[in-house]
Amino acid sequence: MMTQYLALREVADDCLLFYRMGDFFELFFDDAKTASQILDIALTTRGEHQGQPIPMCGVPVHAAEGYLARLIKAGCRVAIAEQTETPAEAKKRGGSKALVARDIVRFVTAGTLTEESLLEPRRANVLAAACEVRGVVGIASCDISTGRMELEECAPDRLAAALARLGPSELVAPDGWDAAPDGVIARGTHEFSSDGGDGRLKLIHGVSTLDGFGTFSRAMLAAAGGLIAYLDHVGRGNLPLLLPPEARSGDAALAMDEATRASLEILESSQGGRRGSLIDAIDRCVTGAGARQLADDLFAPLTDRMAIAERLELVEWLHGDALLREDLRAALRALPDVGRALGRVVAGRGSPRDLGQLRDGLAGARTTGERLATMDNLPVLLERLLPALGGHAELVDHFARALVQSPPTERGQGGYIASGYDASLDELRVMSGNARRAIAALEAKYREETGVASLKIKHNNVLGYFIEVAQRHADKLMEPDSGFSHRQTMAGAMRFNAVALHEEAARITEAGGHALAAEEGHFETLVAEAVAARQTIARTAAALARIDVAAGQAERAAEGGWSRPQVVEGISLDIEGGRHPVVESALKAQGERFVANDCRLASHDRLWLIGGPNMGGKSTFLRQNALIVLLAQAGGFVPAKSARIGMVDRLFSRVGASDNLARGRSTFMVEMVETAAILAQATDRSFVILDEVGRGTSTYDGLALAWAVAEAVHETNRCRCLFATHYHELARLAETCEALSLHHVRAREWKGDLVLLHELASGPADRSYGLAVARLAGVPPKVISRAKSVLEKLEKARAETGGLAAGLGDLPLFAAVQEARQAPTDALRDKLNTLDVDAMSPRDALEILYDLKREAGTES
Ligand SMILES: Nc1ncnc2c1ncn2[C@@H]1O[C@H](COP(=O)(O)OP(=O)(O)OP(=O)(O)O)[C@@H](O)[C@H]1O
Repeated sequence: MMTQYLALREVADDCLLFYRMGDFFELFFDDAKTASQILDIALTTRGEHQGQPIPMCGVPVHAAEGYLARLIKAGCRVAIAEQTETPAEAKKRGGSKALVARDIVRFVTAGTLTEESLLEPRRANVLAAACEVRGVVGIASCDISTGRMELEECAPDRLAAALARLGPSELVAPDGWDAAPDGVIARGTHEFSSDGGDGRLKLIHGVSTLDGFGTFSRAMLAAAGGLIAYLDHVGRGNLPLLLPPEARSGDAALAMDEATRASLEILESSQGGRRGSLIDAIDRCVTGAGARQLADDLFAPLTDRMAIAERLELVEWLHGDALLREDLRAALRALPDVGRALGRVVAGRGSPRDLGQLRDGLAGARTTGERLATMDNLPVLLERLLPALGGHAELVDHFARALVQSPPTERGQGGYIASGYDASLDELRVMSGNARRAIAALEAKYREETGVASLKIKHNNVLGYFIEVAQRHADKLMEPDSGFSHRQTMAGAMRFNAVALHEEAARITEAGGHALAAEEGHFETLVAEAVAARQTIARTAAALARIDVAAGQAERAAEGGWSRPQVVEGISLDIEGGRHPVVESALKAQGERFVANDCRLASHDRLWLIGGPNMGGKSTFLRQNALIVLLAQAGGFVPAKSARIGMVDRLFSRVGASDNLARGRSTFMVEMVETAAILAQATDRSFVILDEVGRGTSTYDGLALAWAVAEAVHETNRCRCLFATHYHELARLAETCEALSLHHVRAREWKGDLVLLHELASGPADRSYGLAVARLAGVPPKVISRAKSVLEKLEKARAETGGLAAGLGDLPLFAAVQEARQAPTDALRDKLNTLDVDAMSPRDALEILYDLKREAGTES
């Protein structure tokens, strides 16, 4: 057995090996140690290997899914080795001592799950592959639980942002690729070939060219090759559902890097988890597929005005008709997750229940589509989606006839094919039913014959059917001509067989076996039918999800009094009465009111510098405007009275000195790396929010950096920007930067207490109220009064010297400095650069040095 185990262990590579032994999956050696620790199960030993006891632990097969889920969550991958023959077959093959053959039938990995219990219903599960071909990075991604596949390419420095959008559970990349992100699964370089990828895709989709699906570059195809090869490997040659690939162009989506996504807390809050995130505050989808689509939309808002307008039109249509919306959502809520059921069926892991879900989901989709089609003034997007909701009449009808109302998840016991569907199956069932009735009749007959009223016919897995009487009544049955044969003596009872009983029992087993085989045959046919229709079924699932998203957005908008934004060309940003959806919900839960604020940026006033006290609402204001842009371009209503948004190409959000210690960078370093990225990438169509940049270092350094960054954003990037800061000194930038204006969040001190109004007003902040906030926070009065006297001294010194920014009065303009830096004429430098020092004799060198010195003299 050890030889077989070790051979499989070799194939399992770096995965934990689940080795099937009867009703258990056993783990040995280090696997056992790792798994027992993660799963908190007993670690024992079994036998010896090289003189040492072998560590072992095991999980029961019937409960394996739960254990797998925990292992996957803990970052493990698992290889499942099943018995590929029965013990009887093994005996027939190799005698009584033959070992049952086993093989790895599947790898269970985070990115390749399809089981309902292992997946989160409201979240897509993405597997991605990336590789580089001649300086271009190709990325292939898929969600095998629904079959969606996308190919894209980007410059190497945009890989991190692209992956941040996808958020893959697993990423595969060629072995030895220097630029591969951390934590990738390395695979053979030969798997990432564009020809290979092209060939595999054509084969999977049965086409001779991929042109019908889109245009795919070499890098995209190479990544697709790597992705498919990995799927092949983990499924042991059994490929999951893959729909035709879609090409995603980098410009089609509003670009956001990882730091921006994290800081805007789009899908996860900064504490981790969905609670407190944007999606948590706005998701009103009633289906898992809808919630997954919404997450996708929020992670990749659009930059195509027509497409945004189409989504908005549908939301508005549903917003305007509350009754229709309610009906529609009730209908959608009742539907099963068609996409994921299809994923399991195509992956060969489908159950009768999944087929039932396809039947019910597709039938529901058709009814919903028919209902919507009768309405007037259908939005364009809905008109386009409606045909996808129907078109499965034949399949639904067939499945409805073939399957019982609620098919089971297990098919071992049968009973999922409806009666009336197959006459011969019905007959088999009647036969086994008759035999069961015959057995009941036999019991009555035997009671009468023996006069033992308590005689019973029972069944167990070892004996099959048998007759049981109490010990004291057994004598009659033990008589030689009684017609009963003794089988077993129990404490207080005896068990017997009889010829007639044996015959009826054989009839039940035979009919039952044939019935099971017949059901199995029908199951295969139904699965094949669903697999053949996979593309249209997936389209139905996608259409349902899109409608659910729109209805959910409309519902959220109605709940919160949100409005339809206008997304226009140009670089204005005009938000009236904007609110932060997450903060507003949190305040509402405490019975408090959120104060709405306006934001009006335009080409002549594109950089707002925002000051004011701590806790005054600066960060909230910054983020709410970024979120409103994001929501609008994702095609949803926004929490504002009105919003007119000049389309944003890139969105950046930075918070000063946020912690990212996991990456081994200091907080200030992170802040600067992120700021550098903005300065390098923001265009005049971008929108940037900078929250207290520079606060992570000393006052002078911080002020200097904040000053220079604000100037660069104003002069070079020329993007729309909200810049929150505590440095009053920055206000002086308004004197030189014509498109920069000053704003502050209002506060008042009333009877010694600080009152934060959370209201934005124009003009510089008068003071920072830091001590008042500290008092609010409960800093002891003694410390506050000490701080007060220190502050008085500092302020006096500032008044005398002109303060931190005293020397900045004669600072040349940023633009002027830039020009001076670029001054090209430096003859001496040019000359020095042309010298080949190695080829010079000492004498020549001296000569040239004299020349240079002379020249320098004339220049000065
Ligand atoms: N517009 C608003 N209406 C009502 N309450 C608000 C508003 N904005 C912010 N708040 C409340 O004030 C708290 C602090 O807001 P925020 O973090 O935005 O302040 P800040 O000015 O950025 O503070 P700091 O300078 O300390 O970072 C929020 O958690 C929220 O409870």
